[in-house]
Amino acid sequence: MAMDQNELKKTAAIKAAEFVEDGMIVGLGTGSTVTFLVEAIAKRVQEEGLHITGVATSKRTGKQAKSLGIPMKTIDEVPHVDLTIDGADEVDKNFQGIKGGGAAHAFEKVVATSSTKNIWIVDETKLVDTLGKFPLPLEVIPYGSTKVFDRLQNEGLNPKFRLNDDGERVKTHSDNYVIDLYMGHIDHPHLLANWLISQVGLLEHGLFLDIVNTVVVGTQDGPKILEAKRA
Ligand SMILES: O=C(CO)[C@H](O)[C@H](O)COP(=O)(O)O
Repeated sequence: MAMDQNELKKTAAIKAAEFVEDGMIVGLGTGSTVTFLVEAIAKRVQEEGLHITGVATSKRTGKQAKSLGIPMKTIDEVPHVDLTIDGADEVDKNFQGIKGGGAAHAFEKVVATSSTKNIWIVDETKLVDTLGKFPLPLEVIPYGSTKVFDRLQNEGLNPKFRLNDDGERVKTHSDNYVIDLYMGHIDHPHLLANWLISQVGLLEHGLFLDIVNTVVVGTQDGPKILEAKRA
């Protein structure tokens, strides 16, 4: 019987947990796939006596990891991170990706860029030829956010403030807003990333470029480890 998306995510997460080694400081991403990862790492901590320190990218991940007995520190309490494992919303052939479906992309990028190695865990539906079908998340400070919004609109980037189920604007852990760009396709991710990050009031975008060299993909034939060719 075919595995559903959640089962595929779980197989990728369990496989990626094998990359964690004794003594490592491990960045733990955010999202449903990471929930399976945290469970798998915690199992190794409990059953194999694996000694690690976890660094969470969201309150949700931190709470889960702590409750399962993974010793945790904040990003500011560790000198560096050895390995970060996170989910992603889209990954292209060059291992460039979109993240931020869970509105945690700013914290995730801080941890990822402090990490010696980064691995993404995804199910096979997240592999794409061109990024951008998944709306690109931005984190924007509330002050002047309509001005940022107007600029994005004038550039034809099709922005929408992300709303929660009550119709209120979603807030990140830093109390900022999320604007999603409904672009359909992103033909020049680096150019777009450079333009976005130069916009005053726009704190971070969900394009994660040249960060990841290993992607563990949950497929119907089992988890597959993809390694990027770049250095
Ligand atoms: O970037 C993220 C959160 O900001 C997540 O990693 C991404 O949205 C994937 O989530 P999931 O594992 O639930 O599919």
